[in-house]
Amino acid sequence: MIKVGIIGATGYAGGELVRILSAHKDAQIVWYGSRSYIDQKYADVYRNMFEIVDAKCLDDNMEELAKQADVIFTATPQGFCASMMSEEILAQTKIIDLSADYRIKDVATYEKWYGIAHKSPQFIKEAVYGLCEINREDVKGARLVANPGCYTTCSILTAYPLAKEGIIDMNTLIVDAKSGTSGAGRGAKVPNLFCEVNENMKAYGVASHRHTPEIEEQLGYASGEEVLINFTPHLVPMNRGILATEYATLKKEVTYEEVKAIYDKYYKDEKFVRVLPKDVCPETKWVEGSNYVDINFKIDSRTNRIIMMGAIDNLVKGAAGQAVQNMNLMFGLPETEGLELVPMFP
Ligand SMILES: NC(=O)C1=CN([C@@H]2O[C@H](COP(=O)(O)OP(=O)(O)OC[C@H]3O[C@@H](n4cnc5c(N)ncnc54)[C@H](OP(=O)(O)O)[C@@H]3O)[C@@H](O)[C@H]2O)C=CC1
Ligand SMILES: CC(=O)N[C@@H](CCC(=O)OP(=O)(O)O)C(=O)O
Repeated sequence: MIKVGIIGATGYAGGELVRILSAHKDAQIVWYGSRSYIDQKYADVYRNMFEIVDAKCLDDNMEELAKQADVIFTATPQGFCASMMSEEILAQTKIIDLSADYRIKDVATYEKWYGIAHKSPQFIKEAVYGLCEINREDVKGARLVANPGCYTTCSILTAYPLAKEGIIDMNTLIVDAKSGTSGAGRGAKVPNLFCEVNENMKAYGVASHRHTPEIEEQLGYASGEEVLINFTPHLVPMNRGILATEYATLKKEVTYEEVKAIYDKYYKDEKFVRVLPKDVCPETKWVEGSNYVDINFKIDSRTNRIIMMGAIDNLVKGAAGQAVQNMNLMFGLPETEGLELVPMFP
């Protein structure tokens, strides 16, 4: 049995980790880490866990937790994991960080986009970017995994095969993405109040959202060139889900069958990536509660552009599900263990 500690177990991503890991047959949660609910029963924080989790919340003492757990998930704000990290911790346990602290290889880029100083840049190089479908082999041997962002998981996986095969002009890529409000976390913030979000839609972080350099870096590795994109996120009045619509100019004339063959080359055997039938557009409802990424595309020969679409559940494939997929790889378990979650509907 793998002993698991979760720091930030009382947040939305941490709560989803608890939900998924509670049904994982090879994992046992030994630490429900919190800042605000120390010594309170976890099931009093999340009553969906009544009679499922009996434990009380503990603190965020990562050094102590490292002695007890085989793996620690940090589902905490940006900067926390980096401020705690040490060689001693990594010698005792594995870390899967759900924040952005180790996602971006260039520390100056991280500090510029996140507006904080990185407290342990010495570990950035060894951290593996945990986008399982792309970095599977590296994840298997990792001590420290940087779990990708929610918008980024969706945006990168949707465009990756075409970037890799060089059929789109990467510098024409526009990513227009929408997210449900759970993406903003559980902390009380005025812009996320019911009256602000309900019956409303808005763009935010225009030309400045911190997921931009993460998408650019990963698609840059795929295409082998420097990539600059426009990324515009939107907040929409739903709980979960991300829909990314991506536009790029085609470098040459291609048919539906040729592009479909490219997606199949990369994703045919991927359990969690579903390339939908021709003309079916992904919808967030069809992936809700699951670890699936639904993808499709349409060629617009009139404008010589291709429109790619992807949908995920931000808390599952965009956070906790992908983190558990990474854990499974790191511990040599079947990649799907605990993740055979059938999408819920309606
Ligand atoms: N929500 C999402 O869809 C996604 C989130 N992420 C990332 O996951 C991480 C957590 O996000 P999310 O769950 O949404 O956020 P929440 O605000 O819902 O939860 C934050 C968690 O971190 C704890 N916490 C807050 N401040 C500190 C601190 N200074 N030190 C230690 N612990 C602290 C909180 O504890 P307490 O509540 O007990 O005070 C809570 O458990 C973030 O890095 C986020 O970017 C990544 C992908 C998707
Ligand atoms: C709707 C909403 O506010 N979404 C968050 C998503 C980012 C997130 O959760 O952060 P990481 O994926 O980088 O860890 C945001 O835009 O900041």
